[in-house]
Amino acid sequence: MFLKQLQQLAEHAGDECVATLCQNPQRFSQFKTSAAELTLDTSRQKMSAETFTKLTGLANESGFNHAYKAMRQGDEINFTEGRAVLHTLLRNLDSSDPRAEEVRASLAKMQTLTKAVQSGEWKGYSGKAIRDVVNIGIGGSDLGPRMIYRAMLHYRHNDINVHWVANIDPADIEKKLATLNPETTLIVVSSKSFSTPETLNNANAARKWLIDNGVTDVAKHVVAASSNVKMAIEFGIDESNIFPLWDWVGGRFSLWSAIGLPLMMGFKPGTFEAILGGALAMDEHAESAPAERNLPAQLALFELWNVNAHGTSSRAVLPYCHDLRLLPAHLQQLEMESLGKSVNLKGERVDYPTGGVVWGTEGSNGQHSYHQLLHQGNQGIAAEIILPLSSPNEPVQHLKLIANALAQSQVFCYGQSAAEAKEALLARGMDPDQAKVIAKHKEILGNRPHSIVTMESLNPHTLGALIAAYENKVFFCGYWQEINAFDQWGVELGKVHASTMETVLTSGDTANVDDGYAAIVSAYQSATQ
Ligand SMILES: O=P(O)(O)OC[C@H]1O[C@](O)(CO)[C@@H](O)[C@@H]1O
Repeated sequence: MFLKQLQQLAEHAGDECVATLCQNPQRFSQFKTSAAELTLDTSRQKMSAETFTKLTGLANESGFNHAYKAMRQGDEINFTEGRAVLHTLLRNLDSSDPRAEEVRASLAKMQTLTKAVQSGEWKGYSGKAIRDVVNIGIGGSDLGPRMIYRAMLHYRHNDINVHWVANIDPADIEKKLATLNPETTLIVVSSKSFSTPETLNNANAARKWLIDNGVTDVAKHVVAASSNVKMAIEFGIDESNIFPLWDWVGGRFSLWSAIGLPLMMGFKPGTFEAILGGALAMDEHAESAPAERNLPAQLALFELWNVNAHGTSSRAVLPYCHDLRLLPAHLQQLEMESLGKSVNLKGERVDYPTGGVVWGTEGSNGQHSYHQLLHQGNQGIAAEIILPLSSPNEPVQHLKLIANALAQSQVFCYGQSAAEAKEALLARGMDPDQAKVIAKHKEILGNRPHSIVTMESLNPHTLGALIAAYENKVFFCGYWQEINAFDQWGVELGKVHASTMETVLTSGDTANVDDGYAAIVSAYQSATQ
């Protein structure tokens, strides 16, 4: 219903020109939204003030605040898996929801272990303190926490280093473990299901590494975050060292839970809790603010505007901050695993694109690579610039970083006309006929829709708020697109086929696969014999 209204609005609005819209001095105050120490500037999106007012009005009528509140209260909105979607409870520590008691208990248990590890009270089998923590997990049990660990470089604990292993390719774990001392290493097996093949294989490899290197009491070197206590115990983990997870927390939303244990151990005291606090502030805002002032709702509205109304289904996430370099990868998982769907809540095939393609890397690196296509390619791509305004790093270089971010925005917005290019070439003394030809190649159309998210500084509070803003955006996109954003059946099918293919590769029996796969299986066997 809402999506149809949005599409109709877009048909009447036509194709707006960003550069022209930005000539209006009122525009910036109307298209600026602040929450939880973040500011979102959407003034460079292709939407007039009039359309914005109409669209946000329709959004308010759609009851999105109410639907969000129902999610936060534990409605079973992931109905295909029969689950509530309650990751927001993990940061709502004062909640009176009965499940919050378990959340508080889990957090307290994480704090106790963290204190023991950081103080050196927790000892490995040979009596030495822990100095390295290795997280073994994949997907939501890896990417979110790994991204935060990189982002909070300045909040790391002096004595503990955290390492991340995800890939089933043994090159990943072998390279990491080779640098570590098993006597002073603690492995965290992070797996909600404790059945994900990548994680189990890597956990087995880590246990073998411990034993092969003389660790006589493996339980002192392995803990787990999992809802599958039985499997974790069978693996050899002491029950008291298994940190709980619940079926109402989806993998890609789980970094706020015990999946964040390696973060807590790797950060200075209070950092993890401050990240939770920033996320809570964003949730409270998402629940109560009307669409015209709701930051996550606006992230969602402009996504739908670009994807569903203008066919711009590719979006580059560009953090101008080296420490946020894994943010695009995290958002890629969060958004694409959630919104990549083809049927609506009634199971009917939808005739509109759902999730857009999310990609990107940190600025300014990408400027010397794919930004050329952003500037002059002839396909529509939207962008989002994330910009912490201050930094603990060298100030002059930081100023140049900000200048680059703003410069890219200017090129996205205004581009360069052929006439401007020609004039510059003539000023350099180029022959007029040649200048006319070359100027065509230097014309940059601009008019690329993009938003800018700023924050005074990147700190635990703003980072928590930023991640929660995108999580809430995912909820709003799913709500307005009438899809279930909380299951991932495509990913599950991939797991089933991987297991079958493993049997085919081991046995060489290719009777049930097509000729192309059979040829690769046979080539694999020749290559590995
Ligand atoms: O934590 P687990 O159960 O090992 O799952 C890992 C990941 O696999 C998925 O189920 C699919 O990628 C994610 O949602 C999850 O984060």
